[in-house]
Amino acid sequence: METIELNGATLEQWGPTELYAAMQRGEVALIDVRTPQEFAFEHIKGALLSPLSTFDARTLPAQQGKQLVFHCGSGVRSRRVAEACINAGFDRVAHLEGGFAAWKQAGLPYIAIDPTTGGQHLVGGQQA
Ligand SMILES: O=S(=O)([O-])[S-]
Repeated sequence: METIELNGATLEQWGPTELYAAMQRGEVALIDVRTPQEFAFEHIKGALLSPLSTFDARTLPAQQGKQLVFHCGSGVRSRRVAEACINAGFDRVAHLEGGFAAWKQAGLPYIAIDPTTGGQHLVGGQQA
């Protein structure tokens, strides 16, 4: 994990494999900041939705027991959300570097909609 010091706070840039391992251990709450449409089409199992367009750092749960980790499509929006959290007074924030694209590239599992049935199914997961 790469860390960046930003305005006196620490921004952690997690890789997909370390994020997946931490999720398996129940150590993180993953927050997807993409749009509801993107989330509905495909998302990481267990991720919570909080789109950038309506994001408010004050509504987040306290990071007690679980590290909050933000993600988006490729890391741009989640970085903006992380910076908003730092501006709101968080001293440590984490996001998935490379976003969902990096997650898929790593072959990690995610939930997708089957366009022929509208049902959800698990994709990937060679490393699961
Ligand atoms: O999802 S993105 O904001 O990185 S394009």
